[in-house]
Amino acid sequence: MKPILECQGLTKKYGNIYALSNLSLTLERGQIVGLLGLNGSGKTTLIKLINGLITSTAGQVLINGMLPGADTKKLVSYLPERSYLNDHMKVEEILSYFSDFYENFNVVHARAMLSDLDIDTHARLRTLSKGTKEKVQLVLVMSRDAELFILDEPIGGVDPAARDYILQTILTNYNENATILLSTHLITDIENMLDRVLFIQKGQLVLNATVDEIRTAKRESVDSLFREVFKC
Ligand SMILES: Nc1ncnc2c1ncn2[C@@H]1O[C@H](COP(=O)(O)OP(=O)(O)OP(=O)(O)O)[C@@H](O)[C@H]1O
Repeated sequence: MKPILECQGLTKKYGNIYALSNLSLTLERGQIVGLLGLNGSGKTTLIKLINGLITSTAGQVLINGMLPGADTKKLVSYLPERSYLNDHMKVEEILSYFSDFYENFNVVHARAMLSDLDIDTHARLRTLSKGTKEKVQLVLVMSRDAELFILDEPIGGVDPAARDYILQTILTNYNENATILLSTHLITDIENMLDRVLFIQKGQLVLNATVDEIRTAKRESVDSLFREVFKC
């Protein structure tokens, strides 16, 4: 079986700025991977390249051995940095839309999670708070039976009380053979659920290690290692 994600010599330039520079990476199936780095380090650029939303200056991305395109869209469930949902739609309407659009969307799972989170599915998106909208989006994305989940800052606007529920929900609902790649600044909140972390600095991968390796070899948490590596 091919790795779910391979980045080979990936480079992206915006004008004279290297947002990513010769980044190579292979991710196997069945792990939760944290993509960590300071503001402007290239996390969203990498995520957009994986989703085929921008094209690379050099190098390539392969998802299950395929270039990003119509076939890989079925395998990847993506939570973007900013909402793409129509604010005028009711949550109910969005559920139907997802059911029609994605063969692998599990509406029963989605409804159960929305109910646990006390979200009224008859509400229009624009009437919901920012954090509640984020929860809706995350529920939709995690309810697809995908092979690669890419979550760009999934819990940034969510209150701390709901974060644990959401992270737990992700853990209990996702298929064990799938891989989750998530970018976040909330390292302490998520580090217990991560199998692996990637540190990205100025467009380059400076660390690719399992959380166990960090804890045993360096005898520290991911959060304290991050603060050490990225000290201003
Ligand atoms: N559309 C664009 N045009 C020009 N420069 C861009 C564009 N998008 C990103 N950049 C630049 O590329 C670099 C990487 O940005 P990117 O958004 O990937 O970082 P990030 O790690 O996701 O940051 P954050 O944590 O703040 O979201 C930054 O220097 C940024 O200014």
